[in-house]
Amino acid sequence: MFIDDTIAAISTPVGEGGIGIVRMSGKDSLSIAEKIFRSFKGKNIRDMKSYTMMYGFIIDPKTNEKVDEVIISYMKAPNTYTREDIVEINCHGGVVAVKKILSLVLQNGARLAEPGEFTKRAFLNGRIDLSQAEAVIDLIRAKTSESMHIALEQTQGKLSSKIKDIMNRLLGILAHIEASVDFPEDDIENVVSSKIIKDSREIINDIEYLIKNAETGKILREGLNTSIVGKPNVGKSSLLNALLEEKRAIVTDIPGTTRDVIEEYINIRGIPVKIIDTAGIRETEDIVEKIGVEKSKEYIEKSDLIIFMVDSSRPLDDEDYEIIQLIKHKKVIVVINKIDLPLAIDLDVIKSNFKEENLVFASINTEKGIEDIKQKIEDFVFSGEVKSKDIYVTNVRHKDILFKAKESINKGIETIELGLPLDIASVEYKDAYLKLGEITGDTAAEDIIDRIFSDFCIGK
Ligand SMILES: Nc1nc2c(c(=O)[nH]1)N(C=O)[C@@H](CNc1ccc(C(=O)N[C@@H](CCC(=O)O)C(=O)O)cc1)CN2
Ligand SMILES: Nc1nc2c(ncn2[C@@H]2O[C@H](COP(=O)(O)OP(=O)(O)OP(=O)(O)O)[C@@H](O)[C@H]2O)c(=O)[nH]1
Ligand SMILES: [K+]
Ligand SMILES: [Mg+2]
Repeated sequence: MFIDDTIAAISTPVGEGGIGIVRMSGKDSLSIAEKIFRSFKGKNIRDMKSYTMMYGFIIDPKTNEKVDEVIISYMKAPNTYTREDIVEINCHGGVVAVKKILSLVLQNGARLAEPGEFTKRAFLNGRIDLSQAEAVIDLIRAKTSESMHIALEQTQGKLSSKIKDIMNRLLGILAHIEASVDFPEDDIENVVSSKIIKDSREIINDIEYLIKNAETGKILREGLNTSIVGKPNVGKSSLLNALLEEKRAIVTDIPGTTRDVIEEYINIRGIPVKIIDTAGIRETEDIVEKIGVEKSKEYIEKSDLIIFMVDSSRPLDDEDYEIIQLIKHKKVIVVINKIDLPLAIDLDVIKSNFKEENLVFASINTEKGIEDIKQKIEDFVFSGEVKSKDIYVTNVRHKDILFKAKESINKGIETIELGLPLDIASVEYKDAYLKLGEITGDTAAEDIIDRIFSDFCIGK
């Protein structure tokens, strides 16, 4: 594929800031820059070495007026982000300078880049594969350093190399099948069949391992939706504030204080958690509170995890039982709050409805139990296993592909076990291979690729 035009965009956020960058990529980058740049020392930017900078001014060639004082950096193809010539104009931050310089660059031969087009070129020019490109956007959007670490590893090809390894092993199986079809003696076929089944099972194991981690990966990429639910006044908003370490929600001793849902992002041990404080659930005639209660119920459905809070200083009542019914089918951490007060709750009822390992005894007012709650959230995300430097599939698209590839391989095994001719099985192995190629981009259709890059920001 040959890309002819030179693209340009503002690569820094538009707004007040120290420095703004207008980036160009393509074979005309340097000659376009030459038309609008005047070096302070009278040097020619054509003599710039790759990965160096030069100080000077952007001049509007039509009026000969100075537009901004800048530093230009030059990166020579092919050792660049896009594998093309790149020129970056580092100008003063703020909206005016970057916009003026961008428009000068466009008037002088560049085309405005589409969202993600720099990264798309890196992909089309073969510097990175599709899953590495997808990770670039995750890197930008990462909400915790943990998520960022995983995205960075993925941009460096950690997932791709695993996928490529599996694809190579599938090619090995296909080669075996082809060879045995050429020599169709029964005994050879039997040896080949059992070898293929053994290899297939190993591949399936590897795929299942990736799928198993994908739930965690998705949470690290997208965040864990967690709702705090319970009767009025049990201390839900107090818990939100404690986790946020700020007085975000109003806390009073009046039941029904929180009437609308409150959403906040918190970093809990590297996990991006979207925490939702809800209106206490109860029967009410108050029209505002009633809507709040309905919303609380909706949020229960949308949540990955529920923090169900009860007041240990009061016996459970019908309202608690009703909430227990509402959350029965969800993953739940039960926080038994206010243990600083005399105990009145029937713990047996709690224990008969929830696993002991999911209970936390707390007194939010005296800061007891908060670390326990964080630990339970971490255990939930990592299924109680130690966080290792695993490969995490973070992207639902990748996970779906892995599922389909696994299905095809399973069908391949079935076909062989039924004693059908090996070339029938080879269709399944080819399918699995082509599916996995959609992760790396080797076999992804153009519309899939376009959709992925259109989700990027301008200038990336
Ligand atoms: N100013 C600036 N900062 C930036 C970027 C950029 O485009 N411009 N990046 C954009 O996202 C990131 C850096 N990403 C990069 C990724 C690959 C290559 C690259 O292709 N490097 C060459 C080797 C460089 C060398 O020769 O020393 C290569 O791999 O061949 C460069 C930057 C973050 N910081
Ligand atoms: N003794 C004691 N009181 C607590 C504790 N946690 C919260 N409270 C008090 O319980 C009352 C209700 O707390 P909130 O955080 O407003 O409770 P809530 O569940 O958000 O209430 P609603 O929004 O009305 O549903 C406040 O007076 C808190 O100070 C605790 O651990 N011990
Ligand atoms: K309250
Ligand atoms: Mg509240």
